[in-house]
Amino acid sequence: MPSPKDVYIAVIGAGGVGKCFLSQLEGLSKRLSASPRSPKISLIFVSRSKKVHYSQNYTALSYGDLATSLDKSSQEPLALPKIIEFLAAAPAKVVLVDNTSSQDVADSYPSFLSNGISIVTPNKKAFSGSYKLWQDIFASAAESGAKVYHESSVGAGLPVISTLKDLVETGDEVTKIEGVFSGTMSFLFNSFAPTEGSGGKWSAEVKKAKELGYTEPDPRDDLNGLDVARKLTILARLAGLQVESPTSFPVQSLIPKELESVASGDEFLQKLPEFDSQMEETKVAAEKEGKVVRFVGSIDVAKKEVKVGLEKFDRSHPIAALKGSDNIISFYTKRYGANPLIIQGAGAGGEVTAMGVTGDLIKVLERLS
Ligand SMILES: NC(=O)C1=CN([C@@H]2O[C@H](COP(=O)(O)OP(=O)(O)OC[C@H]3O[C@@H](n4cnc5c(N)ncnc54)[C@H](OP(=O)(O)O)[C@@H]3O)[C@@H](O)[C@H]2O)C=CC1
Ligand SMILES: N[C@@H](CC=O)C(=O)O
Ligand code: NA
Repeated sequence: MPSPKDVYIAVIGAGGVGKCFLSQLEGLSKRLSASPRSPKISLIFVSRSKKVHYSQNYTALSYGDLATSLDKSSQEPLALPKIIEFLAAAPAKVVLVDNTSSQDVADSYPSFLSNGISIVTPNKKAFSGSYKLWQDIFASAAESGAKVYHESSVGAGLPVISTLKDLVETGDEVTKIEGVFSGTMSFLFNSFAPTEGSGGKWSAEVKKAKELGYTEPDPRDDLNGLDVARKLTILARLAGLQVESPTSFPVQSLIPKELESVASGDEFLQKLPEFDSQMEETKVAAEKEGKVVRFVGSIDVAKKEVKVGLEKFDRSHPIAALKGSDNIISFYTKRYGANPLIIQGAGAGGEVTAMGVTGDLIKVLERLS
């Protein structure tokens, strides 16, 4: 029988972020078990799109051979209602960690939460979907007492969401949020249009960003601006704006018109080199003004305006000078006045994203015990 302080962990999604999370979870589990006053956490369920590994009687899974056990598992994958049923019947509190980018999983959050299952996730889809889903999620959590944290849904592990919540909850007035919100876009422009030197080919940099684990599972979700639009939707809602969806404001897409209807991400990457000249022209136009081009977003809270797209910057501007996959996010508020509160650092990558997820899990464990 588990003790009342014990917490079961269920993980959906074991890709770039999910694998790093599982390794961080193993470390956390060891550290907690060394301290008698801490809760004991047990991993009881792990799944990928077509594989699942769990035991019917909620025994803890072993971390050592987890990847192989999941790969080799012949257990029948469970539909989401069955996963909710299984977790709701567990003899301990349960935290679901959603490491997918699945809309179906996100749409089920209200049901998980209503059944007392807490959620931590880097998946943006729930918090940037319809405004009704956003309301249902927080209403379900408030009613059941289950917790929901999603720090890594904006700026990966950078403390963006927790900072914005603190600003709002302590009574500051957020007037504007602006910056670079995509690790992929940051990496692409920093390497394709660097402040010094000539930079690589656009399509080759896109391929690299995918290999480095910065892009969404389908890189078109980054290049069409929707990933940044999702993040701005989340931040705008936390700042008090009732943004209906990530397509309810202007978003610039960098997908060549000719490739808008290709069937798959792989086909898109294969054909992208044929259209390198389009981005090259944009880069050269900025260079002629002594500037570089960058992909940015902003939320003007007073005017209720959100926008996402390309802008030109002087080479000495902090946005132009970013390195690697760095994000830079400036919060303008009444308290901070003319000098914004600025958060900067890696905004994509498995380990830094998983760190935000593990940090959220620790917060949930503290609040559940
Ligand atoms: N990569 C990054 O830098 C960042 C990512 N994020 C977010 O983290 C999440 C994960 O990203 P990432 O790890 O890069 O993506 P990956 O594509 O590497 O991994 C996604 C995982 O989810 C699994 N999956 C997808 N749909 C389902 C489903 N319906 N049921 C069960 N499993 C499913 C996939 O299964 P299978 O293995 O079978 O394909 C895969 O294991 C996304 O929401 C992303 O937006 C947030 C911040 C930064
Ligand atoms: N694809 C996203 C991942 C993090 O949210 C990005 O590049 O920022
Ligand atoms: Na974050």
